[in-house]
Amino acid sequence: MNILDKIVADKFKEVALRKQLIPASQLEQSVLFDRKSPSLATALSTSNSGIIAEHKRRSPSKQVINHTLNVQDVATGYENAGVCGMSVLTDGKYFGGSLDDLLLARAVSKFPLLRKEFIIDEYQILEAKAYGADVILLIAAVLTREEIKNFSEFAKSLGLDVLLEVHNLEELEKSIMPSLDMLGVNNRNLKTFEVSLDTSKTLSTKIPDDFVKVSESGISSIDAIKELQPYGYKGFLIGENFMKTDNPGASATEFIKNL
Ligand SMILES: O=C(O)c1ccccc1NCC(=O)[C@H](O)[C@H](O)COP(=O)(O)O
Repeated sequence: MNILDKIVADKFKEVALRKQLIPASQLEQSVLFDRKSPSLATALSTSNSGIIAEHKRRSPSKQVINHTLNVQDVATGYENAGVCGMSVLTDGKYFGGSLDDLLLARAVSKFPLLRKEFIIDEYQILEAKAYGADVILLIAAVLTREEIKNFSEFAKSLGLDVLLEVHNLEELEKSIMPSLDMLGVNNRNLKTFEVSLDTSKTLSTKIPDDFVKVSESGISSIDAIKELQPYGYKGFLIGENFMKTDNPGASATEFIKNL
């Protein structure tokens, strides 16, 4: 069992409980449900930096990254830095996040927010919308092609963008479909936790041009971005590199200034 299998096994239990606590019909009554979501895919296509900055307290690969920051300060800092959007990890057990983090970030920002979650049920997409997300992540490694189709079409029907994440060619080939906006290549090997930008480079030619290409994980320098841009990447998801500092917004500002 790799870490993703463990996270997903826990997620099934968690979602079953959440559904009992807050029925889907109640989520649909959220004041945020009718809000028009800005598109992250559009922001990335039209930006020079392409940075998606993440809020990440801890992770299976690094344990504690930053437990002292206030999510609203982080969101404000990232938005002021001019990043294209913010990824908010909402998993509690492995990443120390929550849906409240998403709601709090939403309350102080207008830029696109990605609910970074391990989605295995349509209910979590309703939660994403109800708590102020504009984008959902679907992970090909844990979903069938039919689930990817159903979940992405459902997200689109709510006005959300969809970022589909892959780790290899097999996952990419099974996932390509018109209801996706962005294709993300995760550079982190979930068995060893090693990161290699070669994963993004190798898969880049296999991603059709209709999708915005996003490179995820292990990006910690301007050089990495410059290395990936010629492969057609428009989006760069950066977590630890900003969150390990005392002021992620200031770090993102400095990073973008030097791009
Ligand atoms: O970050 C982990 O250790 C991890 C382990 C298992 C599943 C997912 C994991 N991370 C989620 C992410 O995709 C990253 O948080 C994101 O790409 C940012 O990565 P980084 O810039 O390396 O913090």
